[in-house]
Amino acid sequence: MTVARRGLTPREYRQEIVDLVPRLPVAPRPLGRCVGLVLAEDVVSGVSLPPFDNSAMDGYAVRASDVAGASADQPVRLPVADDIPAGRVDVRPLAPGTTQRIMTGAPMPAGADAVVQVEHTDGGTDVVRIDVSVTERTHVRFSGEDVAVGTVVLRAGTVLHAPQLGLAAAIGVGELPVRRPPRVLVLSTGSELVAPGEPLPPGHIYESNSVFLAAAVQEIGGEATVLRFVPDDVDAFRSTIAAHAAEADLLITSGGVSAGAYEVVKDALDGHGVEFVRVAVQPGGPQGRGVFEGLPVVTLPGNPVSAALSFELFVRPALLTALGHTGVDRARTRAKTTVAMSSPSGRVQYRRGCHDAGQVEVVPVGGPGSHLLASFAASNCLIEIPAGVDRVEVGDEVDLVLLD
Ligand SMILES: Nc1nc2c(c(=O)[nH]1)N[C@H]1C(S)=C(S)[C@@H](COP(=O)(O)OP(=O)(O)OC[C@H]3O[C@@H](n4cnc5c(N)ncnc54)[C@H](O)[C@@H]3O)O[C@H]1N2
Ligand code: MOO
Repeated sequence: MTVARRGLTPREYRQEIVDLVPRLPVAPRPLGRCVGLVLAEDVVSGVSLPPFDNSAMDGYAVRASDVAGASADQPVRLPVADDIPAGRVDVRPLAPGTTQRIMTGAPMPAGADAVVQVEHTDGGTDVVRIDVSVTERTHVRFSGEDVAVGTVVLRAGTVLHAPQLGLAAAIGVGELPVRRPPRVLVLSTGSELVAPGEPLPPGHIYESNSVFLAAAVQEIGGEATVLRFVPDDVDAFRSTIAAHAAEADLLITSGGVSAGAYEVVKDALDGHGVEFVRVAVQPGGPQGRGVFEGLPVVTLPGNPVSAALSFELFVRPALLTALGHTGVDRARTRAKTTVAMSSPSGRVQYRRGCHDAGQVEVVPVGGPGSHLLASFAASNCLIEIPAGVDRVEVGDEVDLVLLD
């Protein structure tokens, strides 16, 4: 059995997990499947936006000088020489003293320098009465005023959300180079576990870690495959992993890593590429990580809040880094606690809390116990009590990690 090393700090352990998960390969991906992913290369526009001068309004293309001085009392009448719907390509030049009816997005005729909105006319189709004067450029959208051809429109490292994907489509790009989503296997262990929705025999509990972990993986852009959880049986555990290892980038297990007699994860992986350690954090002390038969593995403790916090502190930054994100840290702030709290000396403790933006106080939710899942679900921040602090009093300022 591997001898446990000295307790790692959470920061040291986080770096180990970041180093464990390889950067994902870059490949072109259809826009619709890029949501939330990170652009791997700069995107240069091959077109101008707008691609040609066009009308911003339904109305009449004019020379501004032809409608100078027009008003409701002294309208100007112009012959309507043509109709220009959007998409028309054979637009004729605008002869002086005439107008052409034009639709929003339709190309401006050569010689026209402004558009009169249809609301300021009688809508005529042979001759139109124009009730306003306009200055040059009124209601015209000029080629290249949004994007000039040849410019970088999206920088490598940009997280692709709806606006960036819409822009890519607007410049005619159908695929973007991104690091593909990590494929993460999630495996819970424990003979006491029962799937939600099934009857609950005495002495059993509903399995929740895999649901949490898969959702957390998906929330940051990963693809999670939940393996049917296995009882405390080393052979069943190993064969379950072996059957899926080739199709994954990372395996996350929960449970079976502490000091009990039936620690299936530890028994199966210890000495086979995975090392088990204590991290000076609470919850989340017993941890393991390594590479088992070519597959990076992170073994989280089974208590639901321990597993959740371990994901938050260690796995989330690693997966985000693998995806190419640079800002992987949660926003932090400080606030005064409304409740006194004690903390084990020598360990960073994370309590759960509620904090509203702009408020000076944080309200701790529930106690420190790593089984208090409802308190975790009711919180929106973690209260970080440093390793050297064993008590904070009401009104003391504490560090917060903001979870949303
Ligand atoms: N003698 C010691 N006992 C324990 C120690 C220790 O250092 N010495 N550490 C404690 C700490 S801290 C933690 S955290 C847990 C970690 O234990 P395991 O990773 O071995 O997890 P299990 O024993 O399998 O389960 C712990 C707890 O969580 C429940 N659980 C497990 N998996 C799930 C799941 N998928 N869904 C919902 N609930 C789950 C399980 O029923 C247990 O109640 O060890 C302490 N003990
Ligand atoms: O580390 Mo355990 O996670 O304190 O409950």
